[in-house]
Amino acid sequence: MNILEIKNVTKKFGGLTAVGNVDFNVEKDSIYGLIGPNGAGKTTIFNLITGIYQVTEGEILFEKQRITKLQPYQIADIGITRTFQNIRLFKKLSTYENILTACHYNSKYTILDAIIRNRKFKVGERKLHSQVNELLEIMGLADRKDVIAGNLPYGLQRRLEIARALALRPKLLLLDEPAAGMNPEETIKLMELIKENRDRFNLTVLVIEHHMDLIMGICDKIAVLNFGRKLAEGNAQEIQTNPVVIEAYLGEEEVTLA
Ligand SMILES: Nc1ncnc2c1ncn2[C@@H]1O[C@H](COP(=O)(O)OP(=O)(O)OP(=O)(O)O)[C@@H](O)[C@H]1O
Repeated sequence: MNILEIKNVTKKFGGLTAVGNVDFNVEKDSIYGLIGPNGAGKTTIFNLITGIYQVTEGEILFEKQRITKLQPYQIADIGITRTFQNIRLFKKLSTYENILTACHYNSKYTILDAIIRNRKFKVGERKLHSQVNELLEIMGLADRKDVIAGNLPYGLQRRLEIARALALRPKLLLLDEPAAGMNPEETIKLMELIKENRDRFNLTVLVIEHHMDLIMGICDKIAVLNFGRKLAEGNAQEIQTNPVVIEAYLGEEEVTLA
């Protein structure tokens, strides 16, 4: 079943067509990759899915419902969360507090419960703290839980951003260049984490990445964008051997799996 359907989507900024007539479907529980040169329109597609931009033409369906007119908070409510190309953490809060803040979004108690500190509040808080600890463990951040986010090494800041996005219990997670700035070893660890999280949380993942080893290593399907248009779509093998892709994007030589 397709959890996300991008149907003939176009986004224009004045005279510039950032995304032109793009079409693709993301199957539930899959990892789908979006690749393409700088300026190809990848982040614009994320911004259209998450309601930051409105489409100029076309429509976007999530679980068969049209989401094209929804506001960003409504998109988060229906189960779509994202990370950003430029990390956007609460830099002065600790690792723990960054995740807790997001977990609070799912809390079931009211402000009144919190003021009178009743049983509902206490049970709810305990649950939130155990969710935070679980995410810290899963993302390998438990030993840095008290570190101020802005002081974490860059690779761990990226992981914290993913942990914070997961705290919202999304159905669809959008990752915008999650391995940017990571060394090969960190990238491999991140790939494993993305796959583990997909399995653990029944997640669907849409990922933009320039690291070809990551894309080719984890994606079930990949779309290649160029100048806002979809150039090709297929599995890693098909993309790596597609002559149009090789010429337009990957270079003259065939890209090998890492
Ligand atoms: N708000 C905006 N106003 C005007 N033009 C924009 C806006 N956002 C994006 N663009 C333009 O749309 C095109 C696609 O940009 P986009 O950021 O989606 O590319 P990208 O594939 O994500 O690139 P990169 O890999 O560098 O992040 C670019 O030409 C960009 O300058």
